[in-house]
Amino acid sequence: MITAEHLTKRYGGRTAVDDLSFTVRPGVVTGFLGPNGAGKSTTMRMLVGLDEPTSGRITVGGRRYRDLRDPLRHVGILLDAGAVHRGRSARDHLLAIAHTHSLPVRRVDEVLDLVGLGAVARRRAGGFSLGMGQRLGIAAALLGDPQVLVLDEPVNGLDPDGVLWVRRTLADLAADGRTVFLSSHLMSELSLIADDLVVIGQGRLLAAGTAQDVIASVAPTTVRVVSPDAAALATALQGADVSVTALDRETLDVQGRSAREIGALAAARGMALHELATRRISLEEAFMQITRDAVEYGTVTEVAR
Ligand SMILES: Nc1ncnc2c1ncn2[C@@H]1O[C@H](COP(=O)(O)OP(=O)(O)OP(=O)(O)O)[C@@H](O)[C@H]1O
Repeated sequence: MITAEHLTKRYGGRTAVDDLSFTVRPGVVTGFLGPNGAGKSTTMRMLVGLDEPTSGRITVGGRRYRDLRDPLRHVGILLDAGAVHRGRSARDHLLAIAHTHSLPVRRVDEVLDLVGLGAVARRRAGGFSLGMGQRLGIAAALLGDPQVLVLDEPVNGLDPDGVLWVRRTLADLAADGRTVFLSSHLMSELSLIADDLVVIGQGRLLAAGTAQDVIASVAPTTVRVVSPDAAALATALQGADVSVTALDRETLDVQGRSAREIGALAAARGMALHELATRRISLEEAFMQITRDAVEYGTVTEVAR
């Protein structure tokens, strides 16, 4: 479990993280989302003790990272997959980490196999493709067999196969009961990977919960109805918890009633329906709506909106 409580970070006059509170639960993959400059990396750096909060705190299992004994056995971190000695082999890179953290050598070979780098373990890491480098970064994060994994942009720049691999690997780790927390500014990638979401903008919490809850919080499900009896149907649907918008003489958008309920009502009153369709916005659209006012460098059209 990761817990942020009123976490705040200021750099001079600039507030990078602003009174941020959220929890990340074990057993699922949680995506940490926000546009560029939202404060994701700063939050992750504070999580792993590379930066000090100005106020508030962020803990792993109730303890601050720097208070953990054997931190690699508790938290696996991938902040920058490019941060390897380019002349060293993949195996030597992991051995160096294992030796400095008193981790057994056999674990190095285990994680190399786990991430599919066993066959190239003795090749120079400097010659690795982006995807192989990302695998090596994940292997390093897994070395201490930690219960919590923190990954900053692990799918950045990966091809679809690479994204699929990261997705499967993280899902398996979460299914094992681990806490998996990964950041991205790309909703399209995270929508394939994350069960839960924490969305921030300009350092502040914008939304948190399951992906479905986050979508529902911005846009309730709408049912599009096309009927020659639209006006009568709109009257029949009226109620305190229902919103009906007439788009033209035959088309209604209804919120607060399911397609099944509307269909049953129409059938009971003998009204013809030509279309009855549930419309949900995608996670991508939800993300755009949630973060619209919080993008640091919007395009001209976004700013003008
Ligand atoms: N060391 C620093 N000194 C001053 N300002 C900083 C520092 N680190 C980050 N910032 C500022 O804090 C804000 C948050 O940056 P951060 O890198 O955490 O965002 P991010 O969500 O990770 O963005 P991206 O998706 O672009 O990586 C930005 O406005 C950034 O310019």
